[in-house]
Amino acid sequence: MSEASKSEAYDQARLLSEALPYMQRYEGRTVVVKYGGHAMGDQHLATAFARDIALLKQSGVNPIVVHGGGPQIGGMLEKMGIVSEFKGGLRVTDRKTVEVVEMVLAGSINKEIVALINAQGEWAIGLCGKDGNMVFAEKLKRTVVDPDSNIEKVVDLGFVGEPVEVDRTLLDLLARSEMIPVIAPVAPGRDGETYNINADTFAGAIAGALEAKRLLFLTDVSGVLDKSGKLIDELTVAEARALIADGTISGGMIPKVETCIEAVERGVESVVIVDGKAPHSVLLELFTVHGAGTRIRPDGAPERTT
Ligand SMILES: Nc1ncnc2c1ncn2[C@@H]1O[C@H](COP(=O)(O)OP(=O)(O)O)[C@@H](O)[C@H]1O
Ligand SMILES: CC(=O)N[C@@H](CCC(=O)OP(=O)(O)O)C(=O)O
Repeated sequence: MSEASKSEAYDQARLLSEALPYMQRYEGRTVVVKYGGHAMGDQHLATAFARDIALLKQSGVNPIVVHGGGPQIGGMLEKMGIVSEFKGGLRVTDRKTVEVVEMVLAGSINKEIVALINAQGEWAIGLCGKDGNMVFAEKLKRTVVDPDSNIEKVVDLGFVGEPVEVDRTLLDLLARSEMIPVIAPVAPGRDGETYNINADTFAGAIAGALEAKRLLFLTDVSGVLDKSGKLIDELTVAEARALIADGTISGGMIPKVETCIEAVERGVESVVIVDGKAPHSVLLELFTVHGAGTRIRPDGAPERTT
């Protein structure tokens, strides 16, 4: 063995020995990873993501992937000449749009992720809220206060839903199997309609129902940034709320942080927003002393020690 390869082998062994105690901490526990549409970069990055998920399963963790695909839906709508608009980070979804949303999310993107994980020697299975009656949604009721009249107005977002029932039967079954669930955020309503659900909200509902140990959000920024663009390592729930109120957190980061707040309040031990464009950010967050991105913790909870 050359000196260079010997030193590389020592480096690998050292990294593994550092990671092992963290791996043991997650053994048999559920980790929900939300894979955002903006985090899905090139083939190289997507393969690194699939390797991380495969490695989690091989380490005895129960990984569940919930994915988005906002930019990809946008691309398809544009090709089809359908105009799309966002309000408060959510896509206004009419009947034609919800058909495209289901086609892109539960169809092409879902199967692409499944295939990438399977190429790593694992058994991924592609699902959406409809499968196994996993998630039922209701039309999202969103209101805003008109600043001039101070009157509360209902904002109609069409077929945008919020998860109201999560049945964990299928996911519990899969946790005891070799399968890795990959879930698209589309769900039926008891009214027979199909609803488009923000993928962050959907991931939060799944993590809450499964009492997950960790919920990770993979996005295209290093975490929550302050007004000067600097990464914030940790935020308490109260601090996160204040950053939404003063406009530091805006756009698609709003549903993400709101979901983080709800998830920690529902007992998910730790919720972290990390940069999905940094290769192996999932492993870095879970299995190293440094962690990555922004962790949202309950008010009064101790600061990050791992
Ligand atoms: N304070 C903030 N810190 C970081 N990103 C922010 C902040 N406020 C708004 N954003 C925006 O939120 C985006 C991430 O949300 P989104 O586009 O919905 O990602 P994803 O597709 O991963 O869910 C970032 O790319 C950034 O433009
Ligand atoms: C209601 C709503 O906005 N739904 C989202 C669902 C996909 C999503 O959330 O994807 P990202 O995680 O990539 O943003 C949409 O239609 O874009």
